[in-house]
Amino acid sequence: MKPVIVVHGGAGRIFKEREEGCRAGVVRAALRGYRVLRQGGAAVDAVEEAVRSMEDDPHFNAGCGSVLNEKGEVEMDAIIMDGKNLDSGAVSAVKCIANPVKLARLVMEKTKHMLLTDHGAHLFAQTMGIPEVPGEKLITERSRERWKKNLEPDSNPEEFQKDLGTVGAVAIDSEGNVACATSTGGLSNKLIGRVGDTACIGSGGYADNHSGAASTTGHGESIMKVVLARLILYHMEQGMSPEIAADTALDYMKTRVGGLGGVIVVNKAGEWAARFSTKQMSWATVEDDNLHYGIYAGEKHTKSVDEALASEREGLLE
Ligand SMILES: NC(=O)C[C@H](N)C(=O)O
Repeated sequence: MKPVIVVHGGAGRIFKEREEGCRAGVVRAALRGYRVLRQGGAAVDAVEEAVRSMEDDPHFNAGCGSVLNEKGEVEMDAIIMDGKNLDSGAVSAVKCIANPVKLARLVMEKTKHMLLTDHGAHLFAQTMGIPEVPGEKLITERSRERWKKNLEPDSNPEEFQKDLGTVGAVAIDSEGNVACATSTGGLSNKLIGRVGDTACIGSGGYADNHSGAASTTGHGESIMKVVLARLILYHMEQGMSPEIAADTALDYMKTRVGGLGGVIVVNKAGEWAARFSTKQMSWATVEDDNLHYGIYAGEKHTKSVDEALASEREGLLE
């Protein structure tokens, strides 16, 4: 089986000044994940590696760069799932750690549970020896500004929610195992304790070797209503290609509950799709040692992996 990885850096509206950073961030993440696959690594390791790379990148709404809750704090959700045995782990409303996806992986591997939240997740992180990061270190100027603007009496929170930036990855490895991972700071100025789609199995992501894997982004409450990731896999089980399954599910979410979002999908044959109903979604994929990436509908740049690695070293993308 030829390995494939697809990543996203969030669906929504990406402001001009963030475009370049988002393109570079998804490309870097896809290359990192692909390196794991090329060395014979497992899909679940590849998606974790790719998502960690975007959690560490302040351009995205995950890890460092997460949006802030109503109290001005970072509270994050993350999930990881292994399509081989349907094992998954998730965390919700976690604070003061750099890589929620790593903690989600530990929930999957070191506990009998699938989702730990808030204080319990924090205690578990301590037990696992995950270093605590001061909350301030995860806050960027951009997220603080947005939080403040949302508190103004004439603010338009809808407008600000559009610049979303959840991150995610799906992959298939050389043994035909699929996996997904998703990580987010959620929605700006959300209520304390709000758990979004990302932490919920079937909504923020799903992976099953029998059909494929999907990771989602967009309006969390809408995604949860239609259980978007599992819905896409259902459509693939009925014979749809990843692209048609993704479009059908996104269309359903739009018409049924008025929600917009984006998804990345890989099926068990290694066919993939990156689709969105929002204006933009940053995405990148590597297959057959070729990198493809884009942000706008219809935008698709292609490069060989070697060329992409060379431009990354020089800090160039275009
Ligand atoms: N940026 C996003 O994709 C937001 C995320 N789905 C949430 O609602 O928490």
